[in-house]
Amino acid sequence: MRRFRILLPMDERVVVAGAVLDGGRLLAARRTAPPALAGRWELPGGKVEPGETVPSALVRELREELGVLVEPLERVPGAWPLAPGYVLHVWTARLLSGEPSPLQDHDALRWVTPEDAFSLDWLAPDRPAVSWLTQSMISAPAEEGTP
Ligand SMILES: Nc1nc2c([nH]c(=O)n2[C@H]2C[C@H](O)[C@@H](COP(=O)(O)OP(=O)(O)OP(=O)(O)O)O2)c(=O)[nH]1
Repeated sequence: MRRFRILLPMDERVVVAGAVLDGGRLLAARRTAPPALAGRWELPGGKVEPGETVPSALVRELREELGVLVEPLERVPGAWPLAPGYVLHVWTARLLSGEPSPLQDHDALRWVTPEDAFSLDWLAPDRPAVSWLTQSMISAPAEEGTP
């Protein structure tokens, strides 16, 4: 009898990144490491640890990296492959408290409008999410003082 090998999808670890929105602008962060990614812009975040939910990992990462408290809002549709074994998910988030500072992993932060977002050199996996975000910011502009 012939045996067939069943191919299971590889267990992928999620890297969650935050699209922090405030007053119609999106927060971008410039990476400092590893050397291949340093100087490129990303949505800040990091790896989800075992036992954590994706939104709670986002809250932890943005507290550690930027010193802010955020509320995750909704997932940007899609998942983008990173290094083998890692996949990027993006969530929108609202700033609840704190002023973002580049405490860890970044050396610059910038608030960008949808119109000037693509003047930055984004990491390739972030670009589809940034396109989705800028389009939804343009079609549903924030009222003054809201995300
Ligand atoms: N945080 C983040 N990482 C991204 C994005 N796009 C992208 O390709 N990556 C890559 C860069 C890294 O290789 C990996 C995430 O690693 P990280 O260094 O931010 O994760 P971490 O904070 O949990 O740090 P560590 O466990 O490595 O110390 O995903 C993005 O938008 N945000």
